[in-house]
Amino acid sequence: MKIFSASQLKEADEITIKNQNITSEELMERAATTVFHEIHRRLQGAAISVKIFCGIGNNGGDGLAISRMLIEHGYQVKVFIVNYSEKRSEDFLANYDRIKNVTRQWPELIKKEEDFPDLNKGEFVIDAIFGIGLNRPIEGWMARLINHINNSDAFVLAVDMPSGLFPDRIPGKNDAVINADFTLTFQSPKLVFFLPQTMDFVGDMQVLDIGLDQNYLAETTTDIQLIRKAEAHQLYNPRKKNSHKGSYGHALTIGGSYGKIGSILLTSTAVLRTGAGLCTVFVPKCGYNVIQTGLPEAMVITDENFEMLTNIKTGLDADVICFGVGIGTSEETVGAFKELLENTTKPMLIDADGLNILSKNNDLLELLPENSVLTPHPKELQRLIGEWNDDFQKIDMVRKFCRQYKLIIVLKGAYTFTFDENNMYINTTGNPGMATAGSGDVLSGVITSLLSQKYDPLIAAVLGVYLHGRSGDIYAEEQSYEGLISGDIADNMGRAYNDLLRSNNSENDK
Ligand SMILES: NC(=O)C1=CN([C@@H]2O[C@H](COP(=O)(O)OP(=O)(O)OC[C@H]3O[C@@H](n4cnc5c(N)ncnc54)[C@H](O)[C@@H]3O)[C@@H](O)[C@H]2O)[C@@H](O)CC1
Ligand SMILES: [K+]
Repeated sequence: MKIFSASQLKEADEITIKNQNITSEELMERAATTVFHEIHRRLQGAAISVKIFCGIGNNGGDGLAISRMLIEHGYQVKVFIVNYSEKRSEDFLANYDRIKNVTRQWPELIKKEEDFPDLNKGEFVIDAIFGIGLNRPIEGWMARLINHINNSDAFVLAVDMPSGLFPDRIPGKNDAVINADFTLTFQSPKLVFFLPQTMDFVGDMQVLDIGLDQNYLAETTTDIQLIRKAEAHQLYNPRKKNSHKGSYGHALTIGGSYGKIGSILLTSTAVLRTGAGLCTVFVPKCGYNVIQTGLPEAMVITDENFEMLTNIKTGLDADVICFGVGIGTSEETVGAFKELLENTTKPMLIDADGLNILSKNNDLLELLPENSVLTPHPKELQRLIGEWNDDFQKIDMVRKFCRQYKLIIVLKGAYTFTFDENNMYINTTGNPGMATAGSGDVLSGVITSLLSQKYDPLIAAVLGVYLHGRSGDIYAEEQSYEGLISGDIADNMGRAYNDLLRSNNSENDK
């Protein structure tokens, strides 16, 4: 699913109005109707108190239209206008008149702190103060109103965006932003819904199709995509009946050190569980019995050193090499890595201490084969590319880095982002149970496996991240977040595939 920018969405609105020969008021009515239906579906006419805060732009216009629809369906609604200016938008004004025709009185105006209504536990608050039009921080009594709403125990639903979030930048630390429990957003999720600095304001999120011009949506390109089941499914290559283990490639996983052999065992298990034909594991001598016992399906070659990697000689021409988990950063290992890079031309996957070695030895970056996949968590990324001020700057810096070294970066997080030179893919699967030791090692194995199966490196990264998260989700649905350990993610990969191939794709399916 494409993630459009605010200016693209505004353009889509304008083109829709022209091509469908409707007024902007009619489009607003359509948008408000989709919100009303979602609320009505959930509340089912419940006799709870609904308080709606409307700004004086088009987000406020939506709020007024939603209020009218709720009132017409018998809900107990109190409408407040957050009257910060007299410059009301045309569509706001049209809906302002229409609601008066229904209620026979004007909504209450809020112009100062004394006008704030009490908000109680169990009440339902709708935030329609600002949407994508916010262009400066919310200040003065309006900021205090936002805090008043946040400090209440009411359930808060945001229309299009939580008020106070900008579509294209991070609010300041002390800026007022609505802390929504739920956000119903029009046509396209906004990028800020997925950034670590802003995602917590959004709560649960649902995208509503308001019927914007199909051609515009299909033809307009975006450099950000959301990866859900529908998108992931399109990336999948079915296995051929007429095939053998060689058809799915030979992956070489190199990693581990004394006390950390488990990491490369997890990675290699994931390689085989994700469908690679063959897996050879290269470990220090101390890992031999561990791997042979823990993963009899793999072949093992050992370093001459007992405790760590010092000299990587395999005599293999593997289809892909995964390097770095559990290796430490000793000088001998750095030397071994350098020699490996000098003799490798196929894209590699580098993770964990492999990344830390790259951060301390920038000259090695130049040796990385084109389209290699790096899988840092935020700390590892920071060591690689330096500090950033906010998430938008981070994105710019990662893109520049990908371009400079022709790499693919998988930035792990609550939403994992995959970058290539031009594009960014936001993953939707995964859960807090996966914040557990070794889940990154498993992800490296999953992506390595797809690389060995000849998936294009970018697709291997995007699909691998999706499947890895889905495996964790399926496990957590049956068990719990807490009980999940990373070996479960590897062992459960088959179910993630099964789920991907099941055909009941719906728009909001993960
Ligand atoms: N035809 C359309 O354009 C549609 C618009 N829709 C709604 O319209 C919203 C966008 O509406 P608007 O562009 O009117 O913008 P908003 O309603 O988000 O904001 C209103 C205006 O407030 C001013 N403003 C910005 N920051 C401020 C601040 N900190 N303090 C005081 N004033 C500030 C700006 O001039 C802005 O245009 C969307 O989020 C969506 O909810 C939907 O009805 C769908 C159709
Ligand atoms: K809002």
